[in-house]
Amino acid sequence: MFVKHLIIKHASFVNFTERFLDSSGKRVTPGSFLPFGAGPRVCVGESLARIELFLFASRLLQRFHFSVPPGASLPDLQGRFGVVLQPQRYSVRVTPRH
Ligand code: HEM
Repeated sequence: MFVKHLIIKHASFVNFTERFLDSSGKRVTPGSFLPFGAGPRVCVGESLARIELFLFASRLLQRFHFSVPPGASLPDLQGRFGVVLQPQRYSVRVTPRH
């Protein structure tokens, strides 16, 4: 119960469409964004993980084109609350780039 309250309290100021930009377009990191934890037990692999994620994502974007399938709608940007914030179900068409 407390965890759910905490998540919703923190999520209430997160704008899911521009979550890392303030109203003037300046980059900000919400205090609730802690994918690697915080404090003395913070993830020791954070630097490696960030490099891997950058390489993984950039490789996908280099090799494939991502689009909305015909007849499908854009993904709903409202997250689903749980142990972690999850995206709603959505469809994406992935085609190789030439
Ligand atoms: C996207 C990738 C990753 C995510 C989201 C992630 C996230 C986390 C989180 C949330 C914790 C707990 C922090 C806490 O208790 O406050 C953690 C701990 C830890 N992570 Fe990661 N991690 C990732 C990748 C890695 C990698 C690549 C390594 C090692 C090469 C690693 C090694 C560790 C270790 C050893 C701990 C325990 C630290 C401790 O308790 O002192 N993680 N990680």
